[in-house]
Amino acid sequence: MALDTSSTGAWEALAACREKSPLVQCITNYVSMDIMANVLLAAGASPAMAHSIGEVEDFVKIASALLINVGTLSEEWVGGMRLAAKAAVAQGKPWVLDPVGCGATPFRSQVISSLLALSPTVVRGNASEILALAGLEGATKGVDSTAAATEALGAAQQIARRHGCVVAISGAEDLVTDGTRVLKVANGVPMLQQITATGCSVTAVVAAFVCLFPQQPLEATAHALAYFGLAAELAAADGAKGPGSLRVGLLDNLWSMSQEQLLAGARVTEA
Ligand SMILES: Nc1ncnc2c1ncn2[C@@H]1O[C@H](COP(=O)(O)OP(=O)(O)OP(=O)(O)O)[C@@H](O)[C@H]1O
Ligand SMILES: Cc1ncsc1CCO
Ligand SMILES: [Mg+2]
Repeated sequence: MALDTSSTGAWEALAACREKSPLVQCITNYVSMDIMANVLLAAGASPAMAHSIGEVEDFVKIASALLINVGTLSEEWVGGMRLAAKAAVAQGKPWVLDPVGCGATPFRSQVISSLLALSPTVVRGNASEILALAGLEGATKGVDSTAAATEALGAAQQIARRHGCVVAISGAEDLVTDGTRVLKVANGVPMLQQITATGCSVTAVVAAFVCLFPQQPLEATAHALAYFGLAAELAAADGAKGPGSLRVGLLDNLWSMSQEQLLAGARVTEA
């Protein structure tokens, strides 16, 4: 089934996720584990957090997609991340990289660059992270961005072309590129930035959607971002009072999102 960029495509991606419930192996940071697993469950997917060097390769065999997030990086984890990424490529399974805090420290940037060299299917970061990943001034504030997505578009296109991957920049409007085409996603609410690991979590939804449409990582990535952003908009409209209730409402709306809501609310356009 081919996904188009319209909200019909977004619904096809979500319906497939709910029907097929792909197993997404997550090697992710300690901060994000709980919300990421709950976001994947609310989207209909099946999360498993497995990072031990002793089992990552075997885990990739049973997973449909792999997510690698370097948020709380330590030396001991790096070997497992590399083995898992290589196993995914060898087995023809998509893997998605979240370059958390790229540019914050040399150690982090070096590890992320070495992972980028292992051919991720998709990279999703905030604007500062994508700028730093391309070797440009990212002005990252730890794990948070200080730049707008549009400022990082050139960097994203350069990474996408050089590494043959899709690159997504999250922000007020998300941008997704394969180096040639650019899709813009105009969903989300600013307060998502005040809930930790929402970027990490949407990257996991990207992994779930992309493995169901392996020929169309560009569209699948944009639809994952639109679905996630729209769930936050609906939670805000439900009367979320701050980050705490928005977080709860986000999970509820990911779970309850109807075809009508997604068709009416997803805003993906060719930029
Ligand atoms: N100003 C904004 N308006 C609307 N939505 C936003 C805005 N900024 C970010 N978002 C949305 O919030 C989510 C997280 O994006 P963000 O850029 O904050 O990721 P991040 O910095 O990697 O987060 P984290 O590291 O905490 O996981 C995305 O779905 C993005 O579209
Ligand atoms: C706050 C934080 N620190 C390392 S990872 C992480 C989660 C958001 O990226
Ligand atoms: Mg992040």
